Amino acid sequence: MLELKQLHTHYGLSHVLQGVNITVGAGEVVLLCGRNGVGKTTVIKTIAGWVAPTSGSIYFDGVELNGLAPDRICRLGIGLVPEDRRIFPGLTVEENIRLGFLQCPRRPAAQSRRALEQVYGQFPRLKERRKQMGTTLSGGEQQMLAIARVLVGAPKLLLVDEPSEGLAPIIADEIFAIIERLRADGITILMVEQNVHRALDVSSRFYALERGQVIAQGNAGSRVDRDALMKAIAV
Ligand SMILES: Nc1ncnc2c1ncn2[C@@H]1O[C@H](COP(=O)(O)OP(=O)(O)OP(=O)(O)O)[C@@H](O)[C@H]1O
Repeated sequence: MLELKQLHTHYGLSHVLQGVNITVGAGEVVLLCGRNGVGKTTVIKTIAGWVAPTSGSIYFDGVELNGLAPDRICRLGIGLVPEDRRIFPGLTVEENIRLGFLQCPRRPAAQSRRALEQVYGQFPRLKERRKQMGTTLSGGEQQMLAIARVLVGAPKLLLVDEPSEGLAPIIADEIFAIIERLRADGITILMVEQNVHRALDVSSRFYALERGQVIAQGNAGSRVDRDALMKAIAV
C-alpha cells in the first residue's frame, strides 16, 4: 500500500532523513520507533506532504506522492493524527469531529451522519461528551477525539504520531486497545511510538530509525526480531 524508497529530507542544511526505505502492506500495523530526534515525525510529515522530500520517492496505492499538497494526499486516503492532537479551542467534541469532513472530504455529504454514528459506535465516550468543549476532555479522550476526527474522512492509511504521549499507563493501554480494534476493522496504520514494548504487542511489523536511517526491522511477533530491536535501540 505504501512504499518509501531512498527517502531523503532536509530542514535547511540539516540532513534529517538519509535514505529511508519502508513499506506498509494493506491491513498491517507498522511501528516506527527509535530515540528522540532521529527523524520519526519527519517520516510521517514527509508522507503527509507537510514537509517536501529532497529526493527519493513515496508511492501510495501506486500513486507517487512526491510534490503533492497535503490536502491532495489526504483525499487520496491518508489521514494524519498529529503528535500535538490539535483539538480546536471553542468547539465542542462533535464540532471538532465534524471538522474532519471539511479537512478531508472523502465521503459524500449524504454519508456524513452515518460516519458520525460509526465513530460514536467506536468511541462511546465521545458520544456521551459530544456537547462538551473539546479542550476540556482528558488527555486520553483528546487522543480519541484526534483519531475520530481523522476516521470520519474514511482513510485507507492512518498515520499516528505518538498516540500514548503524556498519558498515564492505564489510559495509554486504552489507546493501544483502540489501535488493535482499528487493525481488526482492517485499517492500515503506520504508528510512531516511544512506548515500544506496548506498541509491539499491537503491531505486525516494526522499523527502527537511527540518525535518519533504518537500523533494524522485523516481525513484531518474532521473539528473535524483538530482541534484535531492543539491542539496536537499547531500551
Ligand atoms: N521544522 C524543523 N526545522 C528544523 N529542524 C527540525 C524541524 N523539525 C524537526 N527538526 C529536527 O530534525 C530532527 C528530527 O526530528 P523529528 O521530530 O523527526 O524526530 P523524532 O524522531 O520524531 O523525535 P521525537 O521522538 O523527539 O519526537 C531533530 O534533530 C529535530 O530537531
